[in-house]
Amino acid sequence: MESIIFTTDASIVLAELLGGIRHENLFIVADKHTVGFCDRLFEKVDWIPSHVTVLDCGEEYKSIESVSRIWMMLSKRGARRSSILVCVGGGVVTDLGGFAASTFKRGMRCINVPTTLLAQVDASLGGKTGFNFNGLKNEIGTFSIPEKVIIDVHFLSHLPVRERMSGFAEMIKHGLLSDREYLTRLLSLEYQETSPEDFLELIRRSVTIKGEIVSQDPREQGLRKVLNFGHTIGHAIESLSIMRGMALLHGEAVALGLVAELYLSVKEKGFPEEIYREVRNFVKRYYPNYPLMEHVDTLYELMLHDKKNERRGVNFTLLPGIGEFSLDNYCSKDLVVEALSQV
Ligand SMILES: NC(=O)c1ccc[n+]([C@@H]2O[C@H](COP(=O)([O-])OP(=O)(O)OC[C@H]3O[C@@H](n4cnc5c(N)ncnc54)[C@H](O)[C@@H]3O)[C@@H](O)[C@H]2O)c1
Ligand SMILES: O=C(O)C(=O)C[C@@H](O)[C@H](O)[C@H](O)COP(=O)(O)O
Ligand SMILES: [Zn+2]
Repeated sequence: MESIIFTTDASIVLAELLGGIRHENLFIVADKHTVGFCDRLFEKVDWIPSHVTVLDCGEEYKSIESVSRIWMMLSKRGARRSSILVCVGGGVVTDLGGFAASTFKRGMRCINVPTTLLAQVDASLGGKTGFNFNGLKNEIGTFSIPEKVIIDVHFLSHLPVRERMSGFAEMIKHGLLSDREYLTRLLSLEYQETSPEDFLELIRRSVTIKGEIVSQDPREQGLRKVLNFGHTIGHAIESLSIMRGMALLHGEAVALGLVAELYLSVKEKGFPEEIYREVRNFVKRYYPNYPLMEHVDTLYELMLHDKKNERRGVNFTLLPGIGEFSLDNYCSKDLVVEALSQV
């Protein structure tokens, strides 16, 4: 796993890390919102603004064109393998920047400064990078661990509630993958009254849960497939929503995917029904509804492209219980449709 630094002032950590680096070797990628953090973030290092690629915001820009813009900045400005790309933003920026860095001259140095809850607990960690292609989520990508990840919860102060809840869905996934106590804590949290500082302990916990899994299976040969729980259906829902121009956030789609895949877990593996209902009620209460039943064929077609598939059909990670995993389950289309009808 990468080295993760928790701090209350990312600018100090960056200044220390970048202390010895020459101007022409420092590159930054951000989006139109997060570029606003950069003056303050880099004020203690000698920052050259012309070395910043500013991407458009949102999932629809998680594309080869955005990657190409980063590559172009690096190439035109003479970046070397020893140069550093600092990615400042949410999961879209860290996935795109991480991909660009891992492929530029076959790999240059990369530091992530995640600024959304989702990126702090999940996207900036573990080395999955990539972009969407042919209407499919992360269809092109690499495994490439960043050199450092700097987590500063102060970035979260102005994060819209919808974005915060999106990140929270990945934390609920972590709760389901670890223990009842963490899950219960998450499901009973009062978000509006929870400050970024209160979130710190929960972020640390999620980072540890992900880290323990990734370090055992960095390239998703087996165990890491559990981190994809909720995503077989969640990614299909997310892609469908983008296709229909009514885009859900990644974590919103994952929340719906968690409900459907927990239902499959109840039916196929005996996952406790009361916990399934608790999670479902939470998702119904806090996440958007989405019309799924009129699109079941499209959704199933999208699932047939899931990266975990190793033969015909759709490969699900299922949970016999909290913190218990069953990998490589190929469920029937009828059962998948039944699961979608429960969301
Ligand atoms: N690589 C992985 O392991 C992994 C894991 C989970 C998700 N992901 C990917 O991450 C992406 C989603 O990431 P995301 O939810 O961070 O979305 P995002 O990067 O699109 O950021 C969400 C929005 O919040 C804005 N923003 C960022 N920081 C902010 C702040 N501090 N205050 C206010 N606004 C801020 C951004 O500009 C953007 O408009 C998806 O593409 C998903 O596939 C990757
Ligand atoms: O780290 C992982 O492994 C994950 O699956 C984490 C997911 O939350 C994340 O959305 C990931 O990008 C999905 O990867 P993919 O391989 O299904 O594209
Ligand atoms: Zn995810």
